[in-house]
Formats: sequence, C-alpha cells, structure tokens
Amino acid sequence: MLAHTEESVLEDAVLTLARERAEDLGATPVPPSVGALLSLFTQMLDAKTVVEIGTGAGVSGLWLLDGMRADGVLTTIDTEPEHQRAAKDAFRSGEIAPGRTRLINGWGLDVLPRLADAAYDLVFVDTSPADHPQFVAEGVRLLRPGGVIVLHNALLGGRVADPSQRDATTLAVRAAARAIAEDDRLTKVLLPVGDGLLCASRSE
Ligand SMILES: C[S@@+](CC[C@H](N)C(=O)[O-])C[C@H]1O[C@@H](n2cnc3c(N)ncnc32)[C@H](O)[C@@H]1O
Repeated sequence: MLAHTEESVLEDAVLTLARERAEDLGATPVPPSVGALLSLFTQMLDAKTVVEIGTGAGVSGLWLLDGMRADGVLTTIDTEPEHQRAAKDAFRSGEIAPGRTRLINGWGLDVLPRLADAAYDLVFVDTSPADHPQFVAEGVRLLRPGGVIVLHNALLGGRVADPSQRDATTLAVRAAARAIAEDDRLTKVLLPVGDGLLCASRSE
C-alpha cells in the first residue's frame, strides 16, 4: 500500500536527478508523497515566504517551490556546504530564478532566531529530530496567522508510538508534539507519510 502511494507520485527528470544526488551525498531526501504534500500545502497557502531547515540536495525545496507563488522566496538552512551546492545545482536545473532561493549555511537553531516574527507562510523542518521542541518554538513564532508548520520524522520509524522507547530523540519528538497539542493557537494533524509528518496551522 505504501509503495503504491509513493509510486503514484510522478517526479520529473530534475527531481529524479536531485534525488539521486541526495542519495549519493547521504542527505536522505523526502519521499515523493511528502514532496507532493509540500507542494499542495504551498499552493493552498499561496505561499510567498517559506523557511526550510535541512536543505539537503534540494528535493523538498523543489517540491516547495513548485507550489509557491512565482515571486515566492524559499529560505533554506543547512550545515553542509556540499549539500547546499547540490541543491543550488538542482534549483538551477529546475530553472528556478536565483532570487527565489536564499540558502543559508548554518545550524537551524542559530539561524532561526535571526528571522522575522509572523513573516512566513510555511516552515518545514526536515532535520535533527532531537531539536524538534526548539524548532517548534521558533517555527511557530515565524508563522503569520494562517501559516503552517510541518515537521518530518514525527514518527521516527515507529519509535514515537512505542511507549517502551525512551531514548532522548524519541522523548524530544514527543515533547514537540505535546507542545503543539497544548498550544491553543494551533490546529494539528499527524500524517503517516514518509517518516511521519506533524502539521499545524496557526490561527492568530
Ligand atoms: C534529511 S536531510 C534533508 C533532505 C531535504 N529536506 C530533501 O528532502 O532533499 C537533512 C539535512 O539537514 C542538515 N542538518 C543536520 N543537522 C542540521 C541542523 N541542526 N541545522 C541545519 N541543518 C542540519 C544535513 O546536513 C542534511 O543536509
């Protein structure tokens, strides 16, 4: 069933190449189902401003940009210059105008505090699940009313749902989900696609 879900999403030559490059670099790309959902979200939000933590080789970035407005700008953060070079190549191959991407080299938790409050339509987190609680705090601050935060790896291959798992990363991912559930401004849903996508929209 899951294989069928992934196979039902068609990726073009640019995405296929970016995916291969990502695998070679060890920057595990989002699966096609997650990519397609990101495109759907950015389209529904008419997104002009998006922040991504975990650029990788640009697979999720291509999907996000696919649904964004033609004048939309993707700000994407990664610690690895080599990954971001690959992402830049992918964006160029996808004929994305250079002004539509802002690639920032650095740690998500160092960069996010420098970004403006309530200025973003969507925040996508695809890295470092141990930092999910801090990414939620910072990410929600960045959202405009109606904006959406999306965290990948919200299921950690099943560990999050298994009460016997109590390692630090699993506890952090659960704490992030709890923080979202307890925030009255947020409406959330946990989707079992990819490694689990926790999505929440901000009402005010
Ligand atoms: C799973 S890959 C991202 C894949 C990408 N979203 C895609 O679908 O193509 C995670 C990326 O996050 C980067 N990374 C790891 N920890 C980070 C952190 N704390 N802040 C920013 N980037 C980080 C890694 O270098 C890697 O490129």
